[in-house]
Amino acid sequence: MKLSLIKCHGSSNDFIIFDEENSSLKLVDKDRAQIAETLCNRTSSIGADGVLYISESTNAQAKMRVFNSDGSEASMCGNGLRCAARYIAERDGLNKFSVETLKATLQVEKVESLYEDIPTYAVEISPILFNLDALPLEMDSETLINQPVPEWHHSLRFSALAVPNPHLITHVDAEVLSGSLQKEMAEKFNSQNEWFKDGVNVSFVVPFSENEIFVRTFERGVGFTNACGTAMSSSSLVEVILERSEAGIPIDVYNDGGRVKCVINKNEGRYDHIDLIGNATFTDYYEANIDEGSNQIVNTAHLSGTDEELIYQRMAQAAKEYLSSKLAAVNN
Ligand SMILES: N[C@@H](CCC[C@H](N)C(=O)O)C(=O)O
Repeated sequence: MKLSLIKCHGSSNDFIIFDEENSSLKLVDKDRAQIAETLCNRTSSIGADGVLYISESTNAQAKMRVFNSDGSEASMCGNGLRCAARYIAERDGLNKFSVETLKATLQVEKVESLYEDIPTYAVEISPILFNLDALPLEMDSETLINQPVPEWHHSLRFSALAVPNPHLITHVDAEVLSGSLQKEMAEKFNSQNEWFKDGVNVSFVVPFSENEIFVRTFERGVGFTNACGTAMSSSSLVEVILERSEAGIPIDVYNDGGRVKCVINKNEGRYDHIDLIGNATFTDYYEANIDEGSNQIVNTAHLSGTDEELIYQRMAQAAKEYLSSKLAAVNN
């Protein structure tokens, strides 16, 4: 059978939208994992950081499940949810609705463009869990917020939280950012290790000013990506906890693929949810030829491209120039 696919990105963290409602296929998780591995291969197929499977929901407008490029399933994906939100919004003619994800049903909304007429969506990131069991992180402590862990590094301080996918966050200077430490740590924590038995998304953060940070993430199940929405949201939350930013005030988060805004929402003294606001860009349309016996991809064909990337790249270029000037200033 033939199925239409959309290649899209949020902050250049790229995905393939696979609408299960458009097919008569009865996929099981093993099929979804295998399809993700096949389609995400940048040499032999379309190439992406993950596949967003859209299906029917019993309690929301639709359901989104996310499979990383290595076939593992993620409980949440912020950049992916913006893309899924746009897809469902345009498919069903809606601006504001909820989407069921693996562990939570989340609000999404089309909002004012971040730059020129880039399609922009705000998505809810929640629940926010600080208990280390939620990651899980095996450690003799209930939480880890801005604490040194000498077994990991002699001077860096670490924070760990789940939203609900797991994140490890540390502040670094521009010199550490450009070195090999992040890759070494992330590879250690995402292979057999005594701390993170399910792996973890590892972010290095460089704060520029009160409401401005840079975040680079080595993603579990993928490797370095241009941006990770849940990591940028979690890193913004850490800024608020450390009183470098305030709840309710947008934080500009720069990444290797562009920029987003994050707003931390507090309710009755507790961190309730984060609004992640950024682009949802569709770049290409494909058709997949799927074998109905094995439920696997036989091949894909490129149907057409859009011109949305041209506008997005103008924003990304402006962000890149701003970023280089900021990183140079942090270096001096
Ligand atoms: N890029 C995503 C997160 C994708 C999942 C992550 N690799 C995991 O396994 O938790 C985002 O934008 O949040």
